[in-house]
Amino acid sequence: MNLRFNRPLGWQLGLGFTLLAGICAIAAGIYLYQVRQQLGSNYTALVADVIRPQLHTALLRSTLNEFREDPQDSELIERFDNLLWRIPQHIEGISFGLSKNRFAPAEYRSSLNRLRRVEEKIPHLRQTLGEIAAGAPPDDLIQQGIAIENDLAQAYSRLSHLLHSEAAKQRIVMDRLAIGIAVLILVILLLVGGLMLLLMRLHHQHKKVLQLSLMDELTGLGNRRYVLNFAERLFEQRQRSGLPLSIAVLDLDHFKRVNDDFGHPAGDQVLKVFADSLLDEVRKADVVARLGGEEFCVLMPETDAEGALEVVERIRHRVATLSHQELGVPVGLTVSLGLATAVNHDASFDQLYSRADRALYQAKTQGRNRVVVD
Ligand SMILES: Nc1nc2c(ncn2[C@@H]2O[C@H](COP(=O)(O)OP(=O)(O)OP(=O)(O)O)[C@@H](O)[C@H]2O)c(=O)[nH]1
Repeated sequence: MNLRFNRPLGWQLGLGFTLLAGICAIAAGIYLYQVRQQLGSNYTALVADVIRPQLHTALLRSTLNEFREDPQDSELIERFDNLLWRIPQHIEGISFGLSKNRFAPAEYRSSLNRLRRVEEKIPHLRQTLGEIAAGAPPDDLIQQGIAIENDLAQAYSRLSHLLHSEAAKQRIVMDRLAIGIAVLILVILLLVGGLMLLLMRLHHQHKKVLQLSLMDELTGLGNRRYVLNFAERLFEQRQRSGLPLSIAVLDLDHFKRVNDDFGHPAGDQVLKVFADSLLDEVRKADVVARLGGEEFCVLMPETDAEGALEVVERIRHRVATLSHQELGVPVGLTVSLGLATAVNHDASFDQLYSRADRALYQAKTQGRNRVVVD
């Protein structure tokens, strides 16, 4: 016989909460990890934006040197023009990268201003370059170029210095963030684990209390309350499905004599042996309970009168043939049984039970050790 319990609502809520907390912890961890990665990759892109154009300074210097030697070289003029076209683009890229990464504007403003001034000077330089192509001397161009090269060199070097110190700070922040994430996840998982353990314990205790309130301590069978819970449910099911439901009420014969002759503990032992025999003789779906004293009952769902009679006769026979060794007392044991099967005019389980109880009374009055069917 299986005692069945519904999971209490608190347990389901607790389980839902711990699952939710676990999912939130994992989601927060993933989010923070992604933020960390994003910060790292944004910074890497910005460093590349600053380091790449530093080459422009060197290129500018070498191109100017070449101009000194051959200012009319058309291929050199084209290369120079191309370089002057690229410098403002990179300056825009750096400006955008700095604003996107939200670096403190004050620290970068002077370098950015210097780069903006370079941007403003470049159209004039390109105009001078056009005049050289038309045969003008390169002196003015070289002078302007040197000024721009100086500005670029200073701005880039200042920027890369600032970015590297920013990188050192960011690395510390990122490392702390990573430790923070790990600690947060650990704490949440510990809390979730602790809560789970607590809930499991509570659930276990709740189950135990329920079991105690529904179980007969001596025999381990369900008690009267337990069988009534089941019976109401089975009776309603039967009314819907139309399948038969039988009940047998059993009472040991002259059990008082066992107690009187061999003592109460021996009587208890006999009751246990009797309960085990009952369980042996019924199906798993049947419900066996001790109603009190030496009175028991067996509920047999989906069992008609004929099938039920077979079961109770088997029980009666088994009890009557229990050996002295099995019983622990040198006395024979018999049982009287009243059997009833639900019919359509049974309006409630109580009515069905009363019929079985009446049949039991008849079994007793007719001489005991027998089955009477109502
Ligand atoms: N050992 C033991 N005895 C119990 C327990 N519960 C009830 N009894 C005893 O069971 C006996 C029942 O006696 P009666 O009601 O006279 O019934 P009976 O002697 O079986 O006689 P009939 O039912 O008429 O055949 C009493 O002596 C109770 O004390 C129990 O848990 N353990």
